[in-house]
Parts: sequence; C-alpha cells; structure tokens
Amino acid sequence: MADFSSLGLSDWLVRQCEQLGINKPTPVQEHCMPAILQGRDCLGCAKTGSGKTAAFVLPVLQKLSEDPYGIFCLVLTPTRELAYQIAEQFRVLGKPLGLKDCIIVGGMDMVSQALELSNQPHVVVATPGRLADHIRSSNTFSMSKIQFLIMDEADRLLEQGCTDFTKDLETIMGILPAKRQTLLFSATLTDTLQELKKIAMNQPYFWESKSETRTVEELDQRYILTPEKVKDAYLVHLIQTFTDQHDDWSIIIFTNTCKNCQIITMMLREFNFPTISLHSMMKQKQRFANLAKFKASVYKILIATDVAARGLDIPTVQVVINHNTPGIPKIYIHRVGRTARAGRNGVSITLVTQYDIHLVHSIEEQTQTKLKEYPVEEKEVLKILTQVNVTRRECEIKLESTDFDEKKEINKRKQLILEGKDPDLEAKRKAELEKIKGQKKLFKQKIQESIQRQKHGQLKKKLMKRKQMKKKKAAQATA
Ligand SMILES: Nc1ncnc2c1ncn2[C@@H]1O[C@H](COP(=O)(O)OP(=O)(O)OP(=O)(O)O)[C@@H](O)[C@H]1O
Repeated sequence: MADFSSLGLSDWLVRQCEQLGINKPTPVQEHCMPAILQGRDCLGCAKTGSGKTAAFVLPVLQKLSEDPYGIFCLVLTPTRELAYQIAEQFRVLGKPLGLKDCIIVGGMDMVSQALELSNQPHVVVATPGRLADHIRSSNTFSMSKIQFLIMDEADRLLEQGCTDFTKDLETIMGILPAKRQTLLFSATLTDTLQELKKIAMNQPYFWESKSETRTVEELDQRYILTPEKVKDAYLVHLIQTFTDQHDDWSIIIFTNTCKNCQIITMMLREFNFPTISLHSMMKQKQRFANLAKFKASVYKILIATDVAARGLDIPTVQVVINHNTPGIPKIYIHRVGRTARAGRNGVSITLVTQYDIHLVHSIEEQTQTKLKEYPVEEKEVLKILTQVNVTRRECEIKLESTDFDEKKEINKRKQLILEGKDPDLEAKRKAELEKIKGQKKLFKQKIQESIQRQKHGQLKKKLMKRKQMKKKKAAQATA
C-alpha cells in the first residue's frame, strides 16, 4: 500500500497527518489525491467514513502552500454543521500555513461574514443559500481567481429535495472562473453522475470504491418489526439496554419530522436519558451548541432529523436507530453511516412497521445487504408499553401548549418571502395542487378497481370454460 509521501504529499503535510493519527492513506485518498495534485478534476465516490474529506483537503493545502493567495478554494456543502466540520479539518491540517478560513452559512450574522469575506480568506466553506445571498447583496469580495471548487455531498447539492439549491448554485457558478479544478465527493454519487460531469468538465478523474455492498462491513445492520404504537416502547427499551451495558456509547436516533424529534427528546428526558436534539426549527446557535455537547459526550443521545444524516463525523457514535424507515435508500445509507466510521464497528437498528416492509426491501436491494432481525425480549417491552405511551401523550400535550406549530408556520412563511414568493398565494396554490392530487388518486383507484373487475371477470369466464370442457370430456368418456 502507498504512503502519503509516495502520493506526492510534502513532508510538512505528512507530519501533520501523523500528528492526527492519519498514517496510511485510505483507498479514496490513495486514488484521488495524485489525480488532484496533477491538476485534474475529480469525482470521488467512497463509502461513509472512508476519509473523503482529507482526500480533498490535503491536496488543496499542498497547492495552497506552493502559491498562497486568497480566495483560493471554495467548498460547498449542504448543511451548516458540515461546513463547520470541514473548515475545522482545513484549520487543523493547515495550521503550519497559518491558514485563514471563513465559514458562510445561514442563521449566523451576515455583516460579520461579509467582513470576513472581504479579508481574503484562503478557504471559504459555505452552504449555497447564504453564499448566494452574499453574492447578490455585496461586491466587496471576488471569487474570480479561485483555484478549487469543491462540492462535498455533491449529489445532495444537485438534488431537488426539500431544500433545492439550483438557483443558488447558478448564482455561485456565475462568479467562478471557468479555469479551475472541480472536486466532487459523496458516498452516493452514481445516480447524479451525468449532472456532476457537467460541473467537473475538465476530463474528470472518476474513482468509485469497488465493493459489492454500499455500506461498510463493520456495520451490523438490524431491524425490529413493530406496530406503530409499540415503536416508542422498543426505543426506550433499546436505549435502556445500551446505556446499562455501555457507558461510553453515544447513540443517534433519526426521526422524520422536527416535531417528532422534539417530542421524542422530551419523552426520553422524562425517562432520565441524557438526550439532546438537532433539527432545522432550532436556532442555529442552539444547533451548534447541542452538537458540540453531543460530540463532547456531555449528552450521549442525539435525536435528529435528516439535517444530521450526512457527513457528521463523531467517533463515539456506536449505534444509529432509525425511528422511521427512510423512504429513500440513499438517506438510509447516509444515516447509518454516522456509525462504523474509519474501520470502527457499529450497529444500526431500523424500526419497521408492517407498512414499511417494502421500503426495507428497496434498501436491501440498493445496499446489497440483508438486514437481520434484532433480538429483543418482547416481554420487557410490553412491561413498559403503557408507561411509555402515556409519557409520549403527555409530551405531545406539553408541546401543543407551546408555540412550536406556530413557529413552524412562521418559519415557512419567512422562507417563502426570502424566495420572493407570496406565502398566501403559495398556500392557495398548494391547496389546489393537493385537490388535483386527490382527484388523480381517486381516478387512479377507480381505474385500478375496474381493471381488477375486468381481470376477475376474465378469470371467471376462463374457469367456467374449463369446467364446461371437463364436463364435456367426462360426458364423452362415459358415452
Ligand atoms: N488515512 C486515514 N487513516 C485513519 N483515519 C482517517 C484517515 N483519513 C481520514 N481519517 C478519519 O476518518 C474519519 C472519517 O473521515 P471523513 O469524515 O472524511 O469520512 P467521509 O468519507 O467524508 O464520510 P461521509 O461520507 O460520512 O461524509 C475522520 O475522523 C478522519 O479523521
């Protein structure tokens, strides 16, 4: 296996790596770093926790040390927490350079960010929305000479999911030079490959880790089949068991909505578990503070929405629990990838209701891994069922008495106004769309029913015919 020096990395960077316990390159680093150092664009696809961040940070630092100027490199990433994590890697590895970095994310003070941008930092790490806002509102900085554009979690940046970055990316691309190196990384690049190649146009070097599975071998992937009403009792039972047995383990629990995240946090606190939450309805400062406390193991249990599904690197996380089964296999891959990182072991447990079984099948198909059942003492779960459900109901009532739902509505309206839309008009449009969707669904249902009836009729006819034939044959035989 190659070492960092033989890949072309300078001695000072090799020393920096050694100080952080990074002694041997991982495969994604071994393959992508030489291509990046040669000046090529790069698309790197490797499993979660395989060291993709250092695969782009190290060559950028090397090139920066040869010809230092600001703004040299722009890194785009989908979440604010991830932006801070990437900037931290640049800062730690680039310490001997006196690296100046700048983090541009939403929810933080825009004026101080503008000031930092105008101070020509070497590296800017940003979420697309806030950086695009700065580009639209100020002319105190220029990115026309950047050498590197990096898109981490590149497939997410190009997806048109609940947060659509398209417009912001167009704004950003508009101010970047055509002559640059573009590096795109993710654990799940392949389905957006064609679009990505339009961004990394300079005959990109493409590397994908060859493996039969899309999740890491060190991850023990489990499921528990449960009725919806017993889910929380299973959750409490699991956490009780894990915390009783391993006092150094941290656990992440993924939920589908901010409200559910809040309720589960409140509920687990009622059971005295050291729980903290992370979701997009929290103030940004609170989000950072909670994540810092979880990272420092002040709180051992983090309840999060998919805002924490990608990229976060927290070595103490031994268990990931999916309180809901993710509808998209890719989200499953990123969620469970928060454990079993960098060669460590980990376990993921997905709570599955009878309505989610088809989702598990598509997860298994995509990951090429069979999920195994997690053994649980059901008697123990049933013992706490009533207490858990009563506690949840109490927490729901408590939350309803706060302005949580109202805040959600205000946040939505604010977002629409920021996007230049009229919230009332949008609400009307949404209602109309829902109506049309409902009608379409009804229409589809009717067609399905009539097809079923037709099929049933045809089958009946066939059976009748067969019966008659049989009778005829029998009659002929006796004659
Ligand atoms: N060569 C190496 N040897 C040992 N550890 C490494 C090496 N390179 C990186 N690491 C460590 O591995 C961990 C995971 O790395 P990183 O966060 O870059 O993973 P990733 O591939 O970006 O994962 P994800 O897809 O989840 O974002 C980090 O703690 C990092 O410091």
